[in-house]
Amino acid sequence: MWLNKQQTIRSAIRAYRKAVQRSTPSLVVIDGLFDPARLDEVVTVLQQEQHWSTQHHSYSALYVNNETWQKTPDTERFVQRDLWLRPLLCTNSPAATALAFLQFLRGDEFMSLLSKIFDVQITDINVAKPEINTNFFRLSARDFVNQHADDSPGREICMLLYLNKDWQDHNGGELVFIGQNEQPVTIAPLYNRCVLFDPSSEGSEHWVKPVSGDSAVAYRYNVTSWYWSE
Ligand SMILES: O=C(O)CCC(=O)C(=O)O
Ligand SMILES: [Fe+2]
Repeated sequence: MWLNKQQTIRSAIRAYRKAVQRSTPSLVVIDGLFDPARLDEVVTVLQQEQHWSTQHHSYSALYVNNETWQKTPDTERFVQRDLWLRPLLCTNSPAATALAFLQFLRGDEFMSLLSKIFDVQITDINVAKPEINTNFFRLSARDFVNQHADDSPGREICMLLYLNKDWQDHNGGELVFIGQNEQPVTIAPLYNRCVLFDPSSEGSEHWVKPVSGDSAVAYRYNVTSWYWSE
C-alpha cells in the first residue's frame, strides 16, 4: 500500500477538487499523501550514488550534450539536474522498491485518484512510453530549473512529489509559480508533499529557487510525473 488511506477518503478528494477549481494556477498541495515508511525505503535507495546521471536542457533542445552545453549561453540554459536511471535488473535489490514506486505512480489506482481530483479521465492508452513520464530527480546547489511551462496538448496534470527529510527554509529550493496578478505562489519542497497542477492553467509557469550551497544537505530530491488524457 503506497497511499495513506486517510488522505484519499471521499471528503478529502472533494476538498482537493475544490482547491484545484479555486486556485490560480489550478493547483492542490497534499501533504502526507503517501505512506511515509514506504517513502523512507525509496529515499534510502535515492541516497545511493549509483544510478544518477546529469541532464542538461536548453530552451531550444531537450537533451544537450556536454560539448553543446559548454557553448550554450546562460540565458538559454534551462535545466541542469540529475536523473535517476532505472536499473534493468533489480528483482531483489533495494532499487526494486524505488522502481515499484514509479510503477505505482503510473498504475490504475493512482491515475484514477488523479482523474477524480481533476475531473478528467487520465489514461496511458495513447502514451507511447508511459515510463518516461515518471522520474526521480535530484538538484544540488550548482543545479537549476529555470522558468518554464509544462503544457502540451493532452497533458492534463503534472505531479511533483518532494522527498526531502528535515528540509529547512535556509535550504532554499522552493518551487515558485507565477500565479495571478504578480502574486507568486511559493512552495517548500517538504517530505511527502505532493503538488498537483494543471500545466495549461493560468499562472502555471514555474521555476525552482536555488538550493543553498552552505548547508549539510547535498541534494533536493523529487518525483516529476506527467499525466495525459485520451
Ligand atoms: O523540482 C521541482 O520542484 C519542479 C520540477 C519541474 O518543474 C519539472 O520537472 O518540470
Ligand atoms: Fe516543470
